[in-house]
Amino acid sequence: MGTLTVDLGERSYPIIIGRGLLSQAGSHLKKCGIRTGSPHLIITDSNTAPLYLEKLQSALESEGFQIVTAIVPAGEQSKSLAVYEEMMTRAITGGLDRKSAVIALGGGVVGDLAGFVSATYMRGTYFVQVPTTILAHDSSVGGKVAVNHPLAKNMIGAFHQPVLVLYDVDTLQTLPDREVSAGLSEMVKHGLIWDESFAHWCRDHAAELLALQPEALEYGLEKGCAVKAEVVSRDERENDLRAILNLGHTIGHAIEAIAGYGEFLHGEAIAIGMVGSAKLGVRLGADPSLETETVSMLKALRLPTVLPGHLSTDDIMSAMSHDKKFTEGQMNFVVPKAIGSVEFVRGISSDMVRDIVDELKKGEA
Ligand SMILES: NC(=O)c1ccc[n+]([C@@H]2O[C@H](COP(=O)([O-])OP(=O)(O)OC[C@H]3O[C@@H](n4cnc5c(N)ncnc54)[C@H](O)[C@@H]3O)[C@@H](O)[C@H]2O)c1
Ligand SMILES: O=C(O)C(=O)C[C@@H](O)[C@H](O)[C@H](O)COP(=O)(O)O
Ligand SMILES: [Zn+2]
Repeated sequence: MGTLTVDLGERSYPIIIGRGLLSQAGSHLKKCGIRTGSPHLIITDSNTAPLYLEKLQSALESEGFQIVTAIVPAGEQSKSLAVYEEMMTRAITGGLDRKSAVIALGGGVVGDLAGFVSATYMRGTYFVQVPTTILAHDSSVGGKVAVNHPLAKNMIGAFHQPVLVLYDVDTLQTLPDREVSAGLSEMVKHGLIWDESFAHWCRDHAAELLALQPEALEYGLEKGCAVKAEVVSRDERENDLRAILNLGHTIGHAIEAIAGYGEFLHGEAIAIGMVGSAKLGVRLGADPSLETETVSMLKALRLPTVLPGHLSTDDIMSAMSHDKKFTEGQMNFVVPKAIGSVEFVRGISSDMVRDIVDELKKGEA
């Protein structure tokens, strides 16, 4: 078991990573200041609930916590204002008060949705992340919470940090193969932006990671969480440095939105987006091996690297215009310089971006 800290002064919090943690949840919540006098709401989804809800709920109830629950349909479509409103209704009917916690049990969808409920219910409650996907090593840390708008990803949201991330890696053993790969996309992203040797480690240990081998998984998740915690600790609200966590997301979010949320998993869309970023890096002067290496890493993790031809370049360009990093009429991108190192580049020409989107449909250069 390992514990990392997101260092944010009085709002600092632990990321506890290990095996068998669901059954110890009660004592961990108590250590983070959550009390038994108010009801707490677990939000989870229709795939995660049958697997882990009873275990978490009974662990908490056995420590004296009063728990109410809500189960949303699994999938990206639940990150919507309609489901958010249902969760608000559940919080009200469940009697949550200002000392209550909203507890997210699941992947990034549940985490982002529950976090936004927690940020806004009575103007803010305690928030606890209990991630159960590989991808959620990224989403459970850092306090970006949101729901989608049909036109653009994560458009309605807030920064609201959890008081605890309790990551029971035993839960990952039930993930379907496609979700495993999608989660590894954000893991290798943490290497690509920050740590060349970690990016190579992800590629070299792809077989163990894909097979959910516990030691490899725990090592990769700790490394990924450590990068995320470090970046968030230095720049909580994305004034500058934090933007690097968005590598591949400008194109990736556009793909998710235009394809209809859920057709591409987030990690899959981001993988294609990271190939686009590598192409951009090469055009701006990086060694061409940057692109081939990026593609080989993603392929090793069984991720897509080519944009399906039926997605229109015009639609992608138009969806990209809503990217949160685009300001004052400029297209700004996180651009890799080499494996493990990126920079934020302002004012990239839309002709170059359009060219790259077209090239992404053809595969490797
Ligand atoms: N807030 C952030 O910083 C941040 C970072 C990265 C991604 N995200 C968001 O996270 C979302 C993607 O998260 P995700 O990939 O975890 O998707 P997800 O939450 O939809 O989970 C993936 C699938 O796995 C199922 N599942 C969850 N845990 C399981 C388990 N242990 N066993 C079997 N099945 C399980 C879910 O029901 C779902 O069908 C996107 O909306 C993305 O925008 C947010
Ligand atoms: O935490 C961050 O900052 C990230 O950019 C992490 C991303 O992996 C994540 O998908 C995030 O939700 C994207 O945020 P957005 O601000 O681009 O909506
Ligand atoms: Zn992401």
